[in-house]
Amino acid sequence: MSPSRRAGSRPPFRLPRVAALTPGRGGQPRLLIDAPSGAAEIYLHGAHLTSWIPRGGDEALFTSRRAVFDGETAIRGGVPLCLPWFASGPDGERRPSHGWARIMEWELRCVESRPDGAVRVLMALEHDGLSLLYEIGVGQELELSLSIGNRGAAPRSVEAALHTYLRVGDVTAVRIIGLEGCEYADKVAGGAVSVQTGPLGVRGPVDRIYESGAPTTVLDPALDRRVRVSPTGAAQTVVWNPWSSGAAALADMAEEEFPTMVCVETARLGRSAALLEMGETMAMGARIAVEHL
Ligand SMILES: O=P(O)(O)OC[C@H]1O[C@H](O)[C@H](O)[C@@H](O)[C@@H]1O
Repeated sequence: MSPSRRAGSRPPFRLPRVAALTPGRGGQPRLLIDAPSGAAEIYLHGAHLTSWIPRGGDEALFTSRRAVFDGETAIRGGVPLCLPWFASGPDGERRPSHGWARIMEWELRCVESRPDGAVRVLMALEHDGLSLLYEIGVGQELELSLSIGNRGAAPRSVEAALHTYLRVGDVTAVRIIGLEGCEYADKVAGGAVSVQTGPLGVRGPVDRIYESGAPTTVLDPALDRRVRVSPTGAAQTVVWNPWSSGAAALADMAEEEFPTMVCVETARLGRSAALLEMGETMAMGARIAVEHL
């Protein structure tokens, strides 16, 4: 066990009684929240939220039963943080895929109960000249806020995505609303650019980068609910479902799991990447709400 892991496992502050830091899957350090307005599970590896259950509701996030919890691999599901680049980055040559933030251990800075029955969790990571702060509000709604500061000696460009895996009942019955009229790059079609007409349905592999930072709603009749994703500070929304063919190629996702998830990712990518001057900070976030149909 690395010294940083030992340090990260024992926060130098008292946790509120609605929170516990216990070993999770694979023995990995994990924060459990069970608050009056919602419950959640957050791994320090990647500051990775793997579960959120608003009080009175059901699990809102998808995490694969084949997800790997070894403190090295990115966890398949929940909310991976793609940072400071997305996929292989703007030049197509960056490694690891989706950046280093999702595969490093974050420091737990603060966990506090809020008067509205929610819990606020603050996590931090300093690496490669960047200072990252990630605030997760666990309650009836889920609030995700990222702050990215350039502490290096030169301006730099930063891509970011909150790669939210939403749990759905049947992805083939899902309709995603809010992207109508938006241009998108279709990665399944080699990056061809199209314009969305009508609500988005999933009838095969979907991997699209929409030029939209506006709210979207995932209508999920099979679970009798709608999930609203409301971004702030974003320029793109990525929608991904690997379908059976894509899932079969992933070691950490079962082929038959694809109908139960869809990723709706809040992002700033490519030409919309944040150009941060020395000392400058940018913020991006998303608020997620689940409602009955
Ligand atoms: O397998 P991962 O590295 O976690 O990436 C999973 C997916 O992330 C995003 O949605 C990308 O647009 C996809 O192209 C990629 O397949």
